[in-house]
Amino acid sequence: MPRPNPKSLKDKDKTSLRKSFSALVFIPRFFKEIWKTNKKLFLLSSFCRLIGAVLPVIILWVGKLIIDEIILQSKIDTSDLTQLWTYVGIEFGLIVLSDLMSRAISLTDSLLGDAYSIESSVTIIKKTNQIDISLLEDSEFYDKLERARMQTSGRVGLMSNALGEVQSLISIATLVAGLIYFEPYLIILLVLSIIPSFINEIWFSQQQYSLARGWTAERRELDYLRFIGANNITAKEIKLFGLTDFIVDRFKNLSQEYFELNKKLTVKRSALGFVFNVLGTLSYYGAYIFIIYRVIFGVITLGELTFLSGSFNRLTRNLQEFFSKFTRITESALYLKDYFEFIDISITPTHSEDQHLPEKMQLGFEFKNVHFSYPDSEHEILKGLSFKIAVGEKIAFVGQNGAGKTTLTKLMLRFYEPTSGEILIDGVNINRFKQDDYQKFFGVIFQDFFRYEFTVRENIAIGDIAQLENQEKIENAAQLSLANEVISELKKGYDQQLGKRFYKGQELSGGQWQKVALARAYMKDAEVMILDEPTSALDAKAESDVFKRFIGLTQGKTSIIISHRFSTVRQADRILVLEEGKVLEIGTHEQLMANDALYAQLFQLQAEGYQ
Ligand SMILES: Nc1ncnc2c1ncn2[C@@H]1O[C@H](COP(=O)(O)OP(=O)(O)OP(=O)(O)O)[C@@H](O)[C@H]1O
Repeated sequence: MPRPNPKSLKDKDKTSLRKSFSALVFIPRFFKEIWKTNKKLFLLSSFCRLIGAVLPVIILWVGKLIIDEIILQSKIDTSDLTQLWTYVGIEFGLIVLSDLMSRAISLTDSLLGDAYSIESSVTIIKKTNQIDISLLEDSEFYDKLERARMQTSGRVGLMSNALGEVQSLISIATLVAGLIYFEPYLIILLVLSIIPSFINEIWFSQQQYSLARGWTAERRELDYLRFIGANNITAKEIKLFGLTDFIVDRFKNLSQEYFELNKKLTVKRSALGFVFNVLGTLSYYGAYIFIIYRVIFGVITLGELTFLSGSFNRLTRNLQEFFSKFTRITESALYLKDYFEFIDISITPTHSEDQHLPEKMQLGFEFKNVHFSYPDSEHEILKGLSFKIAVGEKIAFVGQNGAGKTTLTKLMLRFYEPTSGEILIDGVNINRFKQDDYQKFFGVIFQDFFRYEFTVRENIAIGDIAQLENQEKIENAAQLSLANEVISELKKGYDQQLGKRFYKGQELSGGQWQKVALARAYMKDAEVMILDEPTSALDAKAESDVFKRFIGLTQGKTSIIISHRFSTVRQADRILVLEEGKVLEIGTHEQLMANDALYAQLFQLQAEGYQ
């Protein structure tokens, strides 16, 4: 896989400063989303920040009053300390309040952050479901999804930083007002000292984002290696083939490259950051000396000295914090851009979906000169297929591995669109039916069905999740697919957790899983059933039982069966033989046997194998 080297950072993935700033336009939308997540918490957090923002200058001012009062009282004989102790009491109260506010801010931030993180994860899951399968298989798109998903926690940090930034700004404004009132020149010194450190931060954050972005695909590969190197699904093969070193080396080599590049940047960022911070400290001492002279010459009081030096010190810190937070915000805003770009992906249908699916099909399916290549592939998988499937017909697709059988069903399900040609239901192009209803028309079990590590009940109800509480329906489906035999042997029956990932989960054999998955197809009363190698892992007797039931139970239903077992295939009403993306022959078992072409040969071959 080609991957960026240090130099390539200067090329395609380089993110300009302008780009960093332009990503900030997403911040208001981001806050709108947070506001929608939990209005009360948001208001509470903002209120605490507002109080927290004005407290520093008030505390400094009270500090000044205390010192001036001490000096005053030390100069007069009959000292009355009531005023002094009142100030001290006020200062104490303010400090307690300040502590309370900062704790309230951390609390509301963490609660709000968690709530928003849940909301945005749900948004990503829902959006992923709305997106075409063909797009999900596109690696560039996958990178975008990865960046959107990866930054969930980053977005929480962004929220705190951005809210904190508003707080800092108010704080800075109040402190600056104090400085301007007493010594306006100090402001110039302050601003000058902070600029180099700001530019440094912005420049490096943009470099680091470029690096991370340029490495999205590699990070996905690293995640993948981490996954295959350490999980129970791959453990058998990894041990058996002794793959640990191979995977570890590959992981190390790849991560080492990233580590080195990142290290270089981070070291430079810290070193320069240190130099520029020294400038900040120098300016503080410059200001301090200036103020000391002003006290010595009697221009300002000792209390004012404490106030000014305290304000200046705090301002330097606040400004440094403000700028470093700002760079972190621009950095995270770039990821925010990825997130919004992802959730904004247009899902408007490319065709006018103006037709409702028929309650009952009248004419069935028709394939008219269907050609198909997978996106970004030159290779044509289906080469001008034309055939019909009558209503209530059971048709089997047969052909060698890679002939295009599964692809054909994916086109019927509208996961992909034919490159040319048409697929019709009752004479209407399937693209014109409403997408939301369309897939409900089908009951489908794929050969690579997913083994959900949920309970048996949930695994079956997945076929029609609205029926999760309908035990009768679930048990009925299990009976039809022969899964009931498997379930009766499980300790917790339908409540048994499957798989080994979770506590007290029970692993099933391949055939047992297949029976459970097959029950999903019986969960809904679909108009069309598609079974893609649903019995490949079953023993011969179970397979024959399953099919007899299937044929008996789906009388009058249109079904498509893909199987390599001819004992199953021959039970279909008609058989379509695919070869290299073309219909080689189509007809009943008897017709195809009489035809004496590929079907007859393959049938014979398998029959001999069974002798
Ligand atoms: N998502 C995909 N992207 C690109 N090519 C694909 C994709 N899925 C399948 N193919 C290719 O399409 C061809 C047909 O695959 P398909 O799964 O339809 O074959 P099949 O007849 O069902 O095979 P099998 O009997 O092995 O299940 C294969 O050459 C395969 O490499």
